[in-house]
Order: sequence, then structure tokens, then C-alpha cells
Amino acid sequence: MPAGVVDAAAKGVRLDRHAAGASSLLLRRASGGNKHLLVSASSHLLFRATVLATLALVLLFAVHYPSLLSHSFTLSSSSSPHSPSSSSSRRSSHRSLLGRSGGPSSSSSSYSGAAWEREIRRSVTPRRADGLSVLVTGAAGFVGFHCSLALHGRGDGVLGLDNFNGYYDPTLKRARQRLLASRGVSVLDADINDGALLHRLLSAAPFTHVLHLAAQAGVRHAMRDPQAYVSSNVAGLVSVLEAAAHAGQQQPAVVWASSSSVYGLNTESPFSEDHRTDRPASLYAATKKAGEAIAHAYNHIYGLSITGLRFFTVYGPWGRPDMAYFSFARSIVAGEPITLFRDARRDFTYIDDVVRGCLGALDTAGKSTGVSGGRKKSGPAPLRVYNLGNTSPVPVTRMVAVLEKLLGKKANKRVVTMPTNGDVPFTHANVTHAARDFGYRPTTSLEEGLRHFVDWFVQYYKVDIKGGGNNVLAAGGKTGKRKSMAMSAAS
Ligand SMILES: O=C(O)[C@H]1O[C@H](OP(=O)(O)OP(=O)(O)OC[C@H]2O[C@@H](n3ccc(=O)[nH]c3=O)[C@H](O)[C@@H]2O)[C@H](O)[C@@H](O)[C@@H]1O
Repeated sequence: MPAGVVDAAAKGVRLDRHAAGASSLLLRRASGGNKHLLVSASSHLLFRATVLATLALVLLFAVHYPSLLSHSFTLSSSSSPHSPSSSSSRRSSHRSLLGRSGGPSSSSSSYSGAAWEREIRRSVTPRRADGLSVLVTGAAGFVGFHCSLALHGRGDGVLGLDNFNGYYDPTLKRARQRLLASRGVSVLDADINDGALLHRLLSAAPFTHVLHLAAQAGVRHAMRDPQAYVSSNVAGLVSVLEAAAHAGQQQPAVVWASSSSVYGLNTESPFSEDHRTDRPASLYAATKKAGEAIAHAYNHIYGLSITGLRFFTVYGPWGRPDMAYFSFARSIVAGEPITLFRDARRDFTYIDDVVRGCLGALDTAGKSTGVSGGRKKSGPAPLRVYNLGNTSPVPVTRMVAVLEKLLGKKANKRVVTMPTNGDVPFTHANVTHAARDFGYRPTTSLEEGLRHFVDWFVQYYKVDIKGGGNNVLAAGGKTGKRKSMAMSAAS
């Protein structure tokens, strides 16, 4: 018996004796003589029987309702967003879902149990014939949020997962999560490095796909926090692929976010999937390139169908505050200076185009071929990589000019030589492979896309652009918090 158990057992006996002793003392005082000895013995026996019966009951309860003994986990998607009680039940279910730090060790034990598994199955059951059942990692992130909405909107079953880290303002991620919940999509607080939880999730329901978008983003930030990139983009990817390879019911196909940054110092343009990607310019790019090599290995060994999508500077409503277009908009509104890297050009790609690309990649992923929990494969499985760009690079100065026009205010610009911090001077996507295989055709110009972004930005942060964009009103009609949130978001 382990020491702790021995200890507890001994304590139990001591408690037992103490209690029995106390009751016999009372009886002795009440009746005296030999009679009390009999009563004392029977009371002793009665006490022990009660303790044993209680223990048996607790054990029975734990076996049949393990989830009730752990955290409450009601998935918020089950409540109608329109019913009067739904907002409070949503709030309380959020509290139960969000009440943890989301670190690898915190969620593993609490997300489990038969009832929890039933909720997972309910959540990922598609509402349309031949619909997909998709686990979306990074679902409270920019691209994950939009993809989750789109998948759910067309009747696929979606379960989201996000660790809500503080790389940029988590309140924006929480707002995305709330909006998803109001549409019926749940996002669990969990980390992709929590392999045990991923395994439980993928064993609980027949997921057909994993859309793996959780990652440590940001090209230049990699110099400040290199380990975060290794943890999320390398270890985290391995954790997701391990869980997919060994999924209990069926191996899902995996579609994941690579990056245009893998082209690194490539000088051929436009960038094609056939070009060199062995000269990354940043650790971020190196981790994404490593991810593509890791994907190859998992496809080869386990027969996992894996598709890597190389995103090109994706922007739009509900975007990432750390990205240039977003932080520039905030600085312009606040009258703060912005720093432009001379001659930088990007193939800015609008979120709706990227979402269509992601769904096209999911729809055409093909099946994984691993059997017996990933121990062997029945044949080769698809291994694909695609550019998802806009095919028309734009100077960053032009992007700022469009923002100035939309916000009705001039930027305070400082133009400097591009620092050697991992950035690359230009990106330009060739998307013929994605067009051929799933009809990917970006249709949104930078002007149009930024207009949608600014519409959302002024509404979300209550920016008064009629007054020249100087005024940021108290946000949301409920609290002034969002104003400071807007101004303090990570960059
Ligand atoms: O497409 C990609 O692969 C990558 O796109 C973006 O990376 P990046 O293109 O560097 O996006 P931003 O940080 O928004 O920068 C956009 C442009 O603005 C320029 N920039 C950035 C920051 C700044 O202060 N000044 C400035 O001129 C950059 O040089 C770049 O040309 C994302 O941040 C990455 O997560 C993603 O993987």
C-alpha cells in the first residue's frame, strides 16, 4: 500500500477510535454498569458500518458520475442564445469552462467522464448529411474563430480548443469565444501540449478532421521569446499529430497552419510550393518549416492525411492586434507614431478568402490510412502543402495610406531601414495548386478588406471616426474596459 494510503488508513482508524470512545463515554455516564459495555460495542459496530456504507456509496457515485465530482463542464453550445435564461446559463457554463488556467496540467484531469464525452459527441455531430466533425485548435484565435463560424454555419460539427494565452489581449479571444458560444460552438480552455486531454477528446467522438491553427504567431517576437515558438509550433504540433495518429475510433485528417515565412530568403517570385524553403529568416519560420518536416514523418509512419497551409499575412475583422495593420490602426487613432520598414511589401490576404481555402482543404483532405490505433497503415495517405495568399503584393506604405483614408486621419510615420530581426522584404503567393485542387480564388482587394476591418474596428472599440478618429468611446455599452484594452493590446 502506498505511504499516503497507509497514513490515511491509520488516521481513519484513529478517528474511528476517537469517535467510538466519545460515544461510549456518554453511554457510560448515562447508564453505568455492564450494560453500557454491550451498548458501547454495538455503537462501535454501527459507526463502522456507517463509515463503510458511506465509503461504498461515494465509490459507486464516483464510478457512475465521475464528471459530477470534478468540475462542472456544461458546454455552452447547448443553450439557445435567445432563451431568457440562456445568457446566464452561458455565463455560468463559461465560468465552469474558463475557470482554469488552461495550462497543460490543469485541464487534463477535469475534462473527463462519461457525461463529458457525451457532450463532446453531441457538439461534434454534424447537422447536415456527410458533414464533417472537426476539432479546431486555436479556435479563439483570429483564423480559428472565423473557420469555426464558417464550419458551423454550413452544418459541420465543431469543437474548439484554445489556451487563451496572453501573447495578445486575451479579452479579445474571450469575446471571440463568447460569439462562438452564442452560435453554438464551444471552445474548451486547454493547451495543445496536453496530450492526455487530446487523446481523450479524439477517443470520445469520431472526429473526421483536426484543423490545427493553435500556434505561437509573430515573426519578430520570436527573438524575444524563442521557447514559446518551440513549445507551441514544434512540441504542440507533435502532440496534436500523436493524438491524431493514435485516435481511438478513427484517425482524423489533419489540416494545419504553416506560413508564407517558410520561403525565407527565397528570391524567386511569386512563391511556389516547389521553391526552396530551407533558408528561414526567423525562428518562427524555422519552427513552421520544422512542422512541415514533422508532418512528413507522421504521414509516412502512421498514414495520417496531413495538409499544411502557408498563410500570407492574413488580415480582417476580429484580427490579431499584434499585426501591423491592426496596431497601425490603433496608433493612427491614438495619434501615436508608427514605424514603417522601407520597401516592405506583403501579399495581404483577406480572412474570408483564407477561410474558403481552409474549408476547401478540409473537404479535399482524403482519409488517413492508419489502423489499429495508429500501429500500422493500410497504404499511403495524402500529404499536401498549399499557398493561401492573395497573389498581389502591396507596399506597406500603401496599406497605411488606405488605413489613413478609412480612419479619416493621417498617420505620424517614421520610415526606417528594415531591421534584421527575422523579417523578409516581400511575399507573393502563387496559388495555382490550391486553385487546381479545391478551387481557391482570392477575390478581396486590400481596399475592400481593410474597409471591412475598419468597420469592425470602429464598432468594436467604439471609435468615433467622424471626429477625425481621435475619440475612442467607452466600449460595448457596458464597460469602459475595452477602451483601455484597445490601447493596451500587445504589439
Ligand atoms: O504570412 C505569414 O507568414 C505571416 O504573416 C504575418 O507576418 P508579417 O507578414 O510579418 O505581418 P505583420 O507583422 O503584420 O507585418 C506586415 C508588414 O508590415 C511591416 N511592418 C511591421 C511592423 C512594423 O512596425 N513596421 C512595418 O513596416 C512588416 O515588415 C511587413 O512587411 C503574421 O504575423 C505571421 O504570423 C504569419 O505567419
